[in-house]
Parts: sequence; structure tokens; C-alpha cells
Amino acid sequence: MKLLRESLLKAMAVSLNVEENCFLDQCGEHGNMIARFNFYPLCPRPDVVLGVKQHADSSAITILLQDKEVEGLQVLKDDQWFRVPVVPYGLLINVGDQVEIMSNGIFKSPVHRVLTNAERERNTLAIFIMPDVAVE
Ligand SMILES: O=C(O)CCC(=O)C(=O)O
Ligand SMILES: [Fe+2]
Repeated sequence: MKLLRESLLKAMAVSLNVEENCFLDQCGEHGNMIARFNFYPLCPRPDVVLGVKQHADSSAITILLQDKEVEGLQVLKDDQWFRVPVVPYGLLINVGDQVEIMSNGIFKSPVHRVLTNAERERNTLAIFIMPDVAVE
């Protein structure tokens, strides 16, 4: 995970033609990683109940292992919700608010939400890469 964190932050900096360690240095050598297991139980009223209400992640980046069978995540773009397809064992990389700020808004921290499902439970694992609080 530490390697992935480093490679992602470096690749994002390089793609903007800025110094490779630019984002990594701002996140600090020992940034926090918070793992959260999300369990979405069956819900008889997916038409009126959300699994997670709309939000943007406050992390630098989020690494999400989605349920390998059950969809639910949606991303808001141009006032429309788009479903995020299931890619079994794939890792979804989501830009968080911190990288949006570090990149002066070039990388956007997307608003997203999770739907509920009446037929299938859903499990996901979100790993939030947070900047080290000791680094300004
Ligand atoms: O469970 C998901 O698909 C996404 C969860 C999420 O957005 C979050 O934990 O911040
Ligand atoms: Fe999220």
C-alpha cells in the first residue's frame, strides 16, 4: 500500500510536469492511511434510501476495492449521476480534496454516493490516504 501511495502521488505530479516528489512531500513521508470496511445490508426501499449520501472524500487519494459482484457507487458529473462499473479485484483510485487543493484544482475530487440494493448485500474496502498532520 505504501508503494502504491508513492507511485500514485509521483505519477500524478509527473503528469502535471511538476517535480516528481511535489505531492509526496506535501503528504509527508509518514502520512496516515485509514482503512474502512463498508457493509451495505439489504434495503427494501432503494428508491428512497442511500447507502452513503453524496460527498467528496477529504483524503489526498482514496483506494477503493469494490465488491466484485454488486454495483452501487455513482459519480456526479455535469449534474448527472454515472454508475461505476464493477471490475472484479480492480482498485478504484479516487482523487480526494487534498490532491484537488495541491493541484490547484486540476485534479478534481468527485462528488459520489452509494445506492442501496434490495437483492444483494455489498461489501467494499476504502483506504484513505491522508496527509501527515505534521506537514503544513
Ligand atoms: O462503498 C463504496 O463504494 C464507496 C464508499 C465511499 O465513498 C467512502 O467510503 O467514502
Ligand atoms: Fe467516498
